[in-house]
Amino acid sequence: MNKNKGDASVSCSQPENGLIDLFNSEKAVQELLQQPPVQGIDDHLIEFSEALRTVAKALRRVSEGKASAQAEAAEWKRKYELERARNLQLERKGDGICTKLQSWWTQASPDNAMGIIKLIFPCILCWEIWKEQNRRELSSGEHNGDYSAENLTNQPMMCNEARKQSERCCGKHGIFSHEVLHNGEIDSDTEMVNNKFMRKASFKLSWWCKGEKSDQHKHDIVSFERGNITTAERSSKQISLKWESHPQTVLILTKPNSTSVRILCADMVRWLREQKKMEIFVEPRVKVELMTESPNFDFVQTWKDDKETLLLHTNVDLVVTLGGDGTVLWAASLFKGPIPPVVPFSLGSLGFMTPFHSEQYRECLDSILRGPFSITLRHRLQCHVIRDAAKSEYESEEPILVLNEVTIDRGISSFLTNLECYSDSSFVTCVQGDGLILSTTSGSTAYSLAAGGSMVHPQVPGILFTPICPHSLSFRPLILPEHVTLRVQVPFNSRGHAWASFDGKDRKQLAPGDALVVSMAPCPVPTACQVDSTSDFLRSIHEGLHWNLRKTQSFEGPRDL
Ligand SMILES: NC(=O)c1ccc[n+]([C@@H]2O[C@H](COP(=O)([O-])OP(=O)(O)OC[C@H]3O[C@@H](n4cnc5c(N)ncnc54)[C@H](O)[C@@H]3O)[C@@H](O)[C@H]2O)c1
Ligand SMILES: Nc1ncnc2c1ncn2[C@@H]1O[C@H](COP(=O)(O)OP(=O)(O)OP(=O)(O)O)[C@@H](O)[C@H]1O
Repeated sequence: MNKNKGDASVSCSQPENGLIDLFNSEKAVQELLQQPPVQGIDDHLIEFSEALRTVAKALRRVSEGKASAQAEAAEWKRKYELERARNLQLERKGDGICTKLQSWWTQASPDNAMGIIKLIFPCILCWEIWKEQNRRELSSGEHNGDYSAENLTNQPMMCNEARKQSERCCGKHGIFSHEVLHNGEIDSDTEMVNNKFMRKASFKLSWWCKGEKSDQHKHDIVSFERGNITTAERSSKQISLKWESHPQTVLILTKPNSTSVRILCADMVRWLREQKKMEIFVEPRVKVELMTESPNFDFVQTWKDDKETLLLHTNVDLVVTLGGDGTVLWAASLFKGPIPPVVPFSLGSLGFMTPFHSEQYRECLDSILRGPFSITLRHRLQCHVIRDAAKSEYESEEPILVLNEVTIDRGISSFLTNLECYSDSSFVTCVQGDGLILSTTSGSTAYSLAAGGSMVHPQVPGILFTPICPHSLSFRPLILPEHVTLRVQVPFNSRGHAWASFDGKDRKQLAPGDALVVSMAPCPVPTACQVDSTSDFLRSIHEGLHWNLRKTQSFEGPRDL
């Protein structure tokens, strides 16, 4: 505690400046009082010096009283800034902060420091908001032709968009509303940035239940009016998306190395341009393919480097995927924050997340562009790899978002994996076997299913905890609530390394002492439904897996009387 106070007085900025000012004012008053008295002092001067003495005393008391609270605030702020800097660097908006704050918050109690900070938190929050508002006001005066990401945040459309995204990601706190846009660091002369933010179509979401449509745009989960607790039937409600203005920009993502996909893509691009007058974005590889086919495709837009994809969500109204489930995973991986509605066309072998048939793409897109249409909000998991967790709690690598699952396994090692698992601060279990799958409900029909996990409707909020070949007879898979933060740690006494892979890609080695921290990401992937999310899910398990397919028993034979 004392150590914190010491650190804070040296290192922190704003609250400490206030404190320094306070000490300086007191010093000035003391110096004034110590000056030799001037001859012929009159009563006014005596009165004045008395008043100054009282002020000095008051200042001292205030500064002493505030010092301890401010040291606590400074320590909190130091952690906050660390997390914030990390998130800025990761070009991600407030998700990590929300999660970290949430976990610190839940650990607070009146007898620990976080309990005290909980009291000071609203003040700091107000201060941050005030600081941010001031910064915006200062920079919003004139536009000097500088289209840096920072200046773009001052444009009204952009601010609205940022605010909306912030509300979606961080709830009503909204303190990180500008950050995704700042983080983009897009070249100021990028043409894509110039014409961005003015075109994005707005839409409304509504929830309906048991086939009855309603215009319910707000979604309260728990109500406790007059002491009666009731819950909305959250999981049984279908979400519907209704455009409020015309969607104008579509991003088409395609599976590579497929002739049928290439032909379909060219045809769809032509139709969307000629019949629907849409702006079209494709990946750089696809733009080259289209231009090779015909120079008439020069209207198709693309991007130069990966950094620009960070701002795609601010411009694109709709994402179309042409491929299998892997292409939907690919589409989700391009968006580190909010993602526009995805319309997945099936051109693969299975297709759990691809309900639309490519042969009828015109009718499908026509109805989607008109709206309203049903969507499935597919939750994602955000995964932080923390190196030697015991040493550097706040320094982790860039978070990775997965739509299906993160797998921690033994990789090429022939030793049993040994993984300690915690849910928030509770010990869950120690996995000894080939590994562990932490899956979303969308991923429940993929690797987790193959490892013995249950199939779960994608709209059910939860995290599947599925072991891979556990070396114990009683290790059954679990489904945990969506609000937990899971921590999988490779113990220091582990015989080998573990390997984490994300939606089947990007393998990362976890050494003894390293940890993987997994929680629900704030920005889900909204995928358009062919019918509705339940019909589509049941169709996919019937057609994709032939789930519970069995010849019906005949009527003939023995029966109950
Ligand atoms: N033993 C297994 O079943 C196993 C092993 C490794 C990876 N996978 C899965 O493959 C996924 C990566 O897919 P990919 O297409 O990039 O690789 P891929 O090309 O190797 O295809 C893997 C298969 O998994 C299917 N699949 C993907 N997501 C699915 C989902 N949500 N529900 C049902 N099936 C799904 C795909 O349709 C494909 O047939 C991983 O996320 C993992 O879930 C499964
Ligand atoms: N636009 C893309 N750029 C790079 N890789 C992609 C892209 N789209 C898909 N992929 C990758 O290509 C692989 C195969 O994609 P996908 O699953 O869509 O096709 P498929 O294997 O033919 O379909 P299915 O899995 O249904 O059999 C996946 O690993 C996916 O990550």
